[in-house]
Amino acid sequence: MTATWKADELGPVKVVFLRPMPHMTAAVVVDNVALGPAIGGVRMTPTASVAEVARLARAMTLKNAAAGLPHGGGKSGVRRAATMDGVSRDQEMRAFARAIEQLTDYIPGPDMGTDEGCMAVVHDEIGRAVGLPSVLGGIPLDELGATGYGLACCADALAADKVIDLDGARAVVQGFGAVGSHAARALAGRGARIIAVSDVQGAVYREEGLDVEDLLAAKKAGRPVAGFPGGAAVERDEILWLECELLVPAAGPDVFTGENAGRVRAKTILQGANIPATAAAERIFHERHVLTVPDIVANAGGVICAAVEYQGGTRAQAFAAIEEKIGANTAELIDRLAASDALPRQAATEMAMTRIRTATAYRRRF
Ligand SMILES: NC(=O)c1ccc[n+]([C@@H]2O[C@H](COP(=O)([O-])OP(=O)(O)OC[C@H]3O[C@@H](n4cnc5c(N)ncnc54)[C@H](O)[C@@H]3O)[C@@H](O)[C@H]2O)c1
Repeated sequence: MTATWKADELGPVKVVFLRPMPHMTAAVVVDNVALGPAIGGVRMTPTASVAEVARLARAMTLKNAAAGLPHGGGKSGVRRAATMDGVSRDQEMRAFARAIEQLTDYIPGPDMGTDEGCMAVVHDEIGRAVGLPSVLGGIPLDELGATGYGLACCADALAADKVIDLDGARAVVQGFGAVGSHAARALAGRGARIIAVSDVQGAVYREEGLDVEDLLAAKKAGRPVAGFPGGAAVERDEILWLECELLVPAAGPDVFTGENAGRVRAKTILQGANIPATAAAERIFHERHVLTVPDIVANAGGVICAAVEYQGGTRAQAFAAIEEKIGANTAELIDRLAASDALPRQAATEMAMTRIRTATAYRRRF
């Protein structure tokens, strides 16, 4: 792997290159550990570069700090040539686990190319990993909808601050997967009207509000949302420009850009996906008084769940922590925005940086 990354005030504190097996190379970036051991996923792709791993590790530093967790950020990237004859994925993960055994300030989790089964063998080898199967104390965050629930807690905090009124609020959800479907259910449970949802194939719209439980049943049966009989099928991306109180992008990155952000007619955007809007789009939203709650605050439900799992906590404790932390962080963000003209992402990043700097002052330095 070629190495190009920049170090700054935060880190990285460690960049480690490993060759766990002859056909596998790995890079582990422990970005910052001021708040506690770094949590971050193991990405197994043919193209993972150190620069990408370092950027993702930094994103985890900020996300964990913004979430209010006692954890820093890290990430690893594993590249492997086609699996060697006679070597199983299980053996590869065990070899990777052994290679990171001494990196005790790094707690691996699942990411692209790895899953709970991979984390189970890592945990078996070195006693450290999150995102485990439930039989080993794991909390199945996608099945339970931890991130979608967190988005609804974010909306609750905005409602408590009188920024929005959830009763009858029109909500549009882009992406009806683990995050979007659970966000829709939780928002509907709080009185919002889910007027449109999309998946990769299309979208469905109903001004009076869609029946989310029926939509979930259709999804479970493998049917695309556009075929849902309880609403009208519309062009997939048209729902992004609907007038609504809440817009939840929960599909992929860079949906909103400098070119299209002016078309958004939502009052508030809760970022379910990671970086669903470019910096230019976020600036346009700010200028147009569209409140955007950035990913590092709004979609932290999953990582909060993982941190509770690491502590040996239960599902109920994980959901209580999501409610408490996302509620408090959203309220703090609103206060910070009221006190300055900063963009929401700047304010959220500053919130994370303040926590990291405060923790750093307590750490031993040589
Ligand atoms: N799962 C989590 O806890 C979590 C936490 C934080 C961030 N995220 C991010 O949120 C996003 C969604 O994650 P997920 O776990 O729900 O994934 P998922 O694969 O379960 O669901 C993605 C959904 O988006 C739809 N989709 C894809 N492209 C689309 C498009 N162009 N327009 C409309 N719909 C589209 C898919 O059909 C699917 O319904 C991802 O970017 C992920 O990185 C997930």
